Amino acid sequence: MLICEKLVLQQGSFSLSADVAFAAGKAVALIGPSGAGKSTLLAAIAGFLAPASGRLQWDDVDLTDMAPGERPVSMLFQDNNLFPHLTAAQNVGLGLRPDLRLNADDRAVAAIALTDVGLAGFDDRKPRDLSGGQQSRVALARVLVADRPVVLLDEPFAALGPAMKDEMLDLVKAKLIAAGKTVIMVTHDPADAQRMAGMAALVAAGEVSAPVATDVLFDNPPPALKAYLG
Ligand SMILES: Nc1ncnc2c1ncn2[C@@H]1O[C@H](COP(=O)(O)OP(=O)(O)OP(=O)(O)O)[C@@H](O)[C@H]1O
Repeated sequence: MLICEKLVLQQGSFSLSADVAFAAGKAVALIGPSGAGKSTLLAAIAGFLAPASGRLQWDDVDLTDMAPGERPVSMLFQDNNLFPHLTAAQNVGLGLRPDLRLNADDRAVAAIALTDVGLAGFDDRKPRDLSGGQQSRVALARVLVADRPVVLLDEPFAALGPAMKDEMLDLVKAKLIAAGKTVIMVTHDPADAQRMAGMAALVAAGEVSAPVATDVLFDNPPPALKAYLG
């Protein structure tokens, strides 16, 4: 279980409180108005933002002061975070070895991950020679080889067309959620939340609400969600 215990997060004058738990092996959609703090919460879980107070815990491990690279967490961003000078296989390999000293076994694992996301044979392509959807697949393959138990998705597919986005969401479902990862996904689209995640949590008015069943949240939305959904 990932526990945000009385977390207070601050960015300039913005403040967000989170006193919630995310069940291990489940997918939770984070939904709420623009600027409500969804990315802020993910940044704190990933370790890019130190909390002003409170604790972050994964099972028995206190993550609060742990460096990002040591956390049991991977993150997928909208810009994919691919290095332009590295090949697809090397970009995937970074998920195995940040120093890129890949041995033959590592290279085989990277090639299998690329095959898993539908990019068999694309190993030597640089990001500039890949479409946006293919770049998203490379970034997903890197998350697969990193094999961390918690995966954070900060709208990584928002720039893709609807069909491509749905394909990527289905891949996430098949490769991460079905594999038992704890997935926390920011989305602006209730349909994505319902398609992907059994649970959803509202981020609004400076607070992260406890995750509840996605259908329950959307069937009977609290006022802040009603206002946001229009
Ligand atoms: N580096 C920063 N310095 C000051 N304020 C910041 C900083 N980064 C973010 N903020 C503010 O923190 C608040 C929360 O931002 P955040 O990006 O977490 O919201 P969000 O819910 O993810 O929004 P969106 O849905 O638009 O992506 C916003 O008011 C934003 O302006």
